[in-house]
Parts: sequence; C-alpha cells; structure tokens
Amino acid sequence: MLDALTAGALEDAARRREQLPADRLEAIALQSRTPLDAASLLSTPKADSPGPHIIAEVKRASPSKGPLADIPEPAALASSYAAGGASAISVLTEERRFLGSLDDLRAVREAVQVPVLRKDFIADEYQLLEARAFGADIVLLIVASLEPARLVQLHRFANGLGLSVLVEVHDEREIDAALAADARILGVNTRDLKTFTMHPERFAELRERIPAGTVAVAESGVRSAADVARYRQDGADAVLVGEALVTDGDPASRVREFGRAA
Ligand SMILES: O=C(O)c1ccccc1NCC(=O)[C@H](O)[C@H](O)COP(=O)(O)O
Repeated sequence: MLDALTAGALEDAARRREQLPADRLEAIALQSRTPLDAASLLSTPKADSPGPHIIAEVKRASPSKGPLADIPEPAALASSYAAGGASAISVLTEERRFLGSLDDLRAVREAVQVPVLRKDFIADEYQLLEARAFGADIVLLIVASLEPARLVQLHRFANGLGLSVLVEVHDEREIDAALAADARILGVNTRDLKTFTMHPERFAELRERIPAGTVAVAESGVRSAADVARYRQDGADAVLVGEALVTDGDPASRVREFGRAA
C-alpha cells in the first residue's frame, strides 16, 4: 500500500509539473515567505502547560478508515485547532485516498500563524518545491518509502529551502536511517503503513533510541487525553492527531484537552 500511495503521489506531481515546470515553480517557491523554524518551536517546551505540543491534522479520509469528515472549509478547521492551542497544523495533501490537495495547504497557511506541515508521500524534489510554494513550514519524509541515500538527498534539499522535516519511522532500523539523514524531528508512526495494524506500544519501545535534542513525535491512534498522556509519559515532545479531531464536534476544546494531558 505504501508503495502504491507513493507511486500515485508521484504521478499526480508529474501531472502538475506538465502545467508548471520545475524552474518556474522554483522561482515561485523561493519568492514565497520564509518558512518558520518549526524544529526549534517544537523542541521548546510549552510555557503554559506540561502537556506535549499537539500537531492537529486536517484529514478527510484515509486508506484504513475510508471517509472520516467532509471538511468543506479546511481553513476554519485549522483556525479552530489554533484557537485550541495546536502548536502546528498537519495538512494531508494526497488526493486519491486522503482526498486532500495543495489548495487545502494554501488555505490553511493563510488562516493560521503556527507552522504548517505538508503531509504527503514525498519522493521527489518537485513535491518539496510545491510544499514551500504553497506555504508549508514542515514536510514529511517516510523512511519506509525511500532508499537511505535518497532520504539524505531529499532531507538536504528540503532544509536548503528552509523547510523543517518530519522524518517518519516505524522500527529500529528506520531510526538509524533517519539519524543518518540528520533528522531533527523524528516521528514514530504507531500505524504500520503497510498493513494498517496499530502498535501503540511502539513509541515507548523506540523512544530511548531518539537522541536528546531531537524532537520526538508520537503519531496515530490517539482517541483520548489518556492516550496523549501515555505518549507524554513515554517521552513524546509532540503528538500528532488526525481522526479523533476531525470527527469531534468541538475540535478546539479537544485540542485544548489533549495539549494539557501529561
Ligand atoms: O491513516 C491511514 O490510514 C494511513 C494509511 C497509510 C498511510 C498513512 C496513513 N495515515 C497518515 C498518518 O500518519 C495519520 O494521518 C496521522 O498519523 C494521524 O493518525 P490518526 O490520528 O490515527 O488519524
């Protein structure tokens, strides 16, 4: 599934490239606002609470769950997240299975002041240029979908554009690859992206291998404040939450509650 998602995302980027060649996109990207230093922001403990940073996700659908929420106005949802104290907003821009878009990314960027993450299946420099041009501060690189040398190249290219990188892992071997790429933000996705099975214990198992000074993010499967508190007690600097927020009638309150869980 991960390979198919990555291949689909690359096909979609190739289609967009036919409309806007890389050299023109690069000029637009480099003229866009300077990205926020998200790695520094997320590595600084919150002043108002012992809870973790919350990265709140705009997620309409997923391969594992199907449709989750319509989200006709992603900017309004992102504003609610920010009002609840979210430290960053994750926007799924993958079109086929998550029903996201770069327009969602731009709309969210224009609505909030906090860092914005482009969450997609990125395997090409063109997608990184798009991320910067549409207002992202952070991009996702998934270790399981990239050869180690390619991960290093893309990580460097993203940093060269001023973008922070969330490097996502699921096992010990992938942590070594992430650290070899100089990851400053390392996310443990407790969902196995190949089988969709959940492994909430995986964050605690891998946390001790994440060096001090590297932002440790726990991702996926959070349903309650107790889930957030467990990740926090296991050493998460930040927790990334999607489904539980997009299906909640009061996302600002839920983000506030999660951000205080410790
Ligand atoms: O969510 C999925 O089904 C999925 C399947 C394959 C690749 C990626 C997938 N999700 C991306 C994510 O990492 C999650 O959206 C994110 O961690 C939030 O998860 P959740 O809080 O469980 O919605």
